[in-house]
Amino acid sequence: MFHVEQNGAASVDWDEQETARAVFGDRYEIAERYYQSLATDGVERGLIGPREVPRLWERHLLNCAVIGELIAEGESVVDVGSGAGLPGIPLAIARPDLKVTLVEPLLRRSVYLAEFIESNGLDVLVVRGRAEESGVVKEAGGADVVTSRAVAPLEKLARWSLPLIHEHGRMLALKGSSAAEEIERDRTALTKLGAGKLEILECGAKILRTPTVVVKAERLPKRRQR
Ligand SMILES: C[S@@+](CC[C@H](N)C(=O)[O-])C[C@H]1O[C@@H](n2cnc3c(N)ncnc32)[C@H](O)[C@@H]1O
Repeated sequence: MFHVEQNGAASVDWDEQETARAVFGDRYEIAERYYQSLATDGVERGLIGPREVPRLWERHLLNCAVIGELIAEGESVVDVGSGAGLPGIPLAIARPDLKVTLVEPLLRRSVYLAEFIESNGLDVLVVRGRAEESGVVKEAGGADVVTSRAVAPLEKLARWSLPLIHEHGRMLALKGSSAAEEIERDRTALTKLGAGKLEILECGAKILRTPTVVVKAERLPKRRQR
């Protein structure tokens, strides 16, 4: 069992594998294969730094998968700037009900994504291109949710992300400790881009030692944009 301290955060005798089994459930074996793939192929192909290997589960797979808390059953999700598949692949493994599309411009990365998806029978689409390209918006757009991690500052991210979701869709940007500062800096620009209320949310607070910090913004309908 992982233990939960009074403030709600998971305690020091936290068990990584037990948490992974709880998060990925009967899809744990696929998550384990993704972990193995990142730790070997991902490092050899230069998609993930070797120093990340000891913290792949906690800082990458689990940190990403828990954002499923903010996504409803059956929703469509576009992950912008997936790189080696984060957060899109852990999300698709933990939540097979979601329709996940990964957008990634670099050939080496998109080939890795397509290979992993194919060899593990995941129902995930890879679109090679930059999020702001019209062809990408056409192919991946109209989604319920757009996710991203470590892709760009908030204003640029909103410029790329909001056109990929429908009105009332949500942008979920994994941001870490810079979240509040980025919101203060970019609030006016985001409002002009059509973002509604900006919120900072924590995911996995009861099961992770460090919860995942997410900036959430709804895309307002055109008539309500200021
Ligand atoms: C620092 S990596 C982060 C990768 C992954 N999201 C993660 O958290 O490990 C940033 C990724 O964003 C991609 N990227 C950069 N500009 C982009 C754009 N305009 N549209 C889509 N992806 C972009 C890069 O190719 C790269 O794979």
